[in-house]
Amino acid sequence: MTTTNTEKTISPDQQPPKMPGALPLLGHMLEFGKNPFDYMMRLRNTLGEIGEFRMFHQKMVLMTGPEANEAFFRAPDAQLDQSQAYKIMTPIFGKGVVFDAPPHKKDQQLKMLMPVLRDKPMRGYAQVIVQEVEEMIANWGDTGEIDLLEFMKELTIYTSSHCLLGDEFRYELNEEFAKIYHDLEKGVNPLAFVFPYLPLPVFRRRDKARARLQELVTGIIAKRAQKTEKSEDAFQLLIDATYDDGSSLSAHEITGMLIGTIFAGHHTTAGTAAWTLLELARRPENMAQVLDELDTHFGVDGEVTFQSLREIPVLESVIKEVLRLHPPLIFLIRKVMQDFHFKDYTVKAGKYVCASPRVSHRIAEVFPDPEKFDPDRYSDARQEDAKPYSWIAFGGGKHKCSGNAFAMLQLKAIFSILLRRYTFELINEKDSYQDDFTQMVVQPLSPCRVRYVKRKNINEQAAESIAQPDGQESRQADYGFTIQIDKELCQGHATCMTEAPELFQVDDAGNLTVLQEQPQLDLLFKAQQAEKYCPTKAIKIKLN
Ligand code: HEM
Repeated sequence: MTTTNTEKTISPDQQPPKMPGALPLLGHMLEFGKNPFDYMMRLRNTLGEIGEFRMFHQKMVLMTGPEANEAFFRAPDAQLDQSQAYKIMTPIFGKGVVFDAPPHKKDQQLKMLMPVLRDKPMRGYAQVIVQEVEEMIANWGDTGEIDLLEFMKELTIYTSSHCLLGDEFRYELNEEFAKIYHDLEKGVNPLAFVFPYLPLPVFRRRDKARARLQELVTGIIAKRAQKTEKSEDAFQLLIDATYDDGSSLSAHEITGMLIGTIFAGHHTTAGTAAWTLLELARRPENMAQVLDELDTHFGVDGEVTFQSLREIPVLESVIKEVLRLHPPLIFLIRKVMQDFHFKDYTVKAGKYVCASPRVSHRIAEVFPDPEKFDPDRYSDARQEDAKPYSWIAFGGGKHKCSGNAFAMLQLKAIFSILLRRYTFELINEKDSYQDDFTQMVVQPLSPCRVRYVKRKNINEQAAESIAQPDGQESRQADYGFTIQIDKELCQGHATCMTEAPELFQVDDAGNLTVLQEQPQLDLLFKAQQAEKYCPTKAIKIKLN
């Protein structure tokens, strides 16, 4: 059971155990900086659910596991202060905005964002996202290659800005805007915890980018002021919003909050989208299940709506499992303002405490076989995430991600379109399956290139490959499995395929055609049916 300040008076002033190996001045900075996840995992394995390390002079206490997470997330702001720890965002969001604002102002500013990230406005977002995805892939053709992360970054900046900021902001976006965002993201660096304004090129580019973005945003605010017709988007909601005392947000605050919202949702969602496709591309079985669900649910041209996106549990579980293994925020930080107690330990005021979604998600007692990608964990029968504060990719408590529903909507809408149009194959699997820990928001290491092929073409290829029994050599389908037809055994398709007449048609010459060209009959399923119904067992399907 969790022991919190309020439940028990702690008598011994026992400090959390410390990690060995701190260097003079640097502390554990070098090890941590090299790979923060490896380091935190090592700390958990060495010291357990609470342990201390040092970044330069700063003492940090890492807390992991459901009980420690609960204590972390439920502590009041006056004791564990989020703002203090996120001061590194001040150069990006602006002075006096969100994490730099006094607590009562910060709470009100965050509250002003809530109406646009929930409920009613969400219903319109699904269409906007679908439209953006369709536009992004309009010129893809039958086949090609993309860098997955770059693609997702571009797509999600369009989807989130279009949904949250409205049409005119979306259509004024250009390459300059993308570059500004890139420089802001690069400016979020662990070094900024200690020296936020060090004259490094990366921080100089960050500050320049922020100033330029404010110019652009302020220009749009001014244009809107001259229009008689009012927009109905987050931008307008912020223009119209008032504090409890009736005063309005300043242009500087609006700019900062818009940056903050887009920023909070952009890189986190892009990384998750890229990881989702990377994981699915490596796992034909999971991909087949997702395709089956999407094809069944949406059909060929089924409309992707807010409601229909709520009814695809297989894809939802896949995204949840991606977020378990690859949470973009691998650690969350609070500054201890008043001594904080957890079980038998006291963390002294002045230190920082961290929770780590990534480490907590890999505790075998909570998620058995934790490295295994297994979306079935969330099934009704298993419910491995049922224990409170075990699955914390979106954080928890008062500061739980306010954009979580919007993020899930975006991800589901994106894949409801992409996966029904194209299949994806990793070009260099080994290189494309790594996290980039050099950024505070962890994403797949770029480049992570994939080859895409229009699904209809894949189906035609399957028909061809199965129709030619002299293809004794194995045929590599672009889908993560191999079809082998043994010429010695094969007695002609006309015999074996009659068992599945609704799926295959054989002409007089023995050539086979796959029926039902609609995408819901996916390649793997067809191939497995062929294997199943071949009486001579000439067809073999091997998952790669
Ligand atoms: C997969 C995508 C996302 C992930 C994994 C994610 C994760 C998180 C986490 C872990 C926190 C808590 C931080 C803490 O406790 O210190 C958080 C907070 C927040 N997120 Fe997200 N987020 C995502 C997408 C979004 C989106 C799309 C938006 C908005 C458009 C958004 C807006 C926010 C805001 C405003 C907060 C601050 C909440 C508060 O302090 O009251 N996030 N997010």
